[in-house]
Amino acid sequence: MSAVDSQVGDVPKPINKYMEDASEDFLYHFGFGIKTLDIEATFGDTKFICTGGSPSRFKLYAEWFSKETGLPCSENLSRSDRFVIYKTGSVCWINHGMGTPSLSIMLIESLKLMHHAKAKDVKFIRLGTSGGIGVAPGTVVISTAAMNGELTDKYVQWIAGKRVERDTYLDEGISEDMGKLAVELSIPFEKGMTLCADDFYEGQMRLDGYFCEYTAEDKFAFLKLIHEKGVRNIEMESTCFASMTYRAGVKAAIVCVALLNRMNGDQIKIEHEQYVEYEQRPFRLVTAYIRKQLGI
Ligand SMILES: O=P(O)(O)O[C@@H]1C[C@H](O)[C@@H](CO)O1
Ligand SMILES: O=c1cc[nH]c(=O)[nH]1
Repeated sequence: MSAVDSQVGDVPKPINKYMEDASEDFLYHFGFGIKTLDIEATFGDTKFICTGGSPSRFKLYAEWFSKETGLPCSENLSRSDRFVIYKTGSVCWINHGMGTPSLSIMLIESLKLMHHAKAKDVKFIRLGTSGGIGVAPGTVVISTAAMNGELTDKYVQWIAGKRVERDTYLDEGISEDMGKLAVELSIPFEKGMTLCADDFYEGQMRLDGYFCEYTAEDKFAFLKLIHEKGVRNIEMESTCFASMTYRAGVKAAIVCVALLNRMNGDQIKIEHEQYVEYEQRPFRLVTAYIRKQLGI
């Protein structure tokens, strides 16, 4: 898998020269490596990596996908307690934890996994939850772009004591296809930018955290500002996801259900049944997309 294979555009080739010659590569947070698992036999046919934070949600998604398609669902293929990995045919379901530090580990190891597996044209999709900005609870937001806490479309890393900005990009073709499918499936959706916050409370200007040094007026002014810039939801992973996948030359999309409209409050209080129904919406959309793409 490389930038050239997946034809995203003019993406720098990411291969790490030190990785190429390594006789062993242990994917520490997955708990296996090239010497302990036949990675090509297990993952070589992968076409989609679906990801999101929670391990139990991703087990459930894998089981639902298996039930819907009739494809067998693997056992948890991860040998570490950090992440779970389920496989249903050519679709992997891997959780990424909360926030960009955790996601970046999962993405790096998934990209290395796909590299060792010699998988071709793999698409990465993040299916998640978020706080809606001016959208009704239950709306699925199909991200058109990701924005960081400084309100620019970059993913910021600190390397060797220096601030490094990375470009972000999400595939327009996937989001267009998903939009059409959402209409067909009558799933309420909006397209818009996604703000990637570094935490759930102050970073998202909640008034219900332990700390709060701003006013309710400051909060609403901020939400209004980002809404005017085109932001329709806030979560905690999009810039890293949109940047690392772009750098690696793989196509990617982010589809998150809004659990609440942040214009109306901060607390998330949803009945269990309603929560499950909301969780199903990005799953139904992504499943329909994958089935169409794979012809299954
Ligand atoms: O895994 P999801 O998409 O539900 O993650 C969102 C963003 C944060 O990681 C988490 C905060 O509750 O929800
Ligand atoms: O408000 C929300 C809901 C889910 N995830 C977030 O990061 N924020």
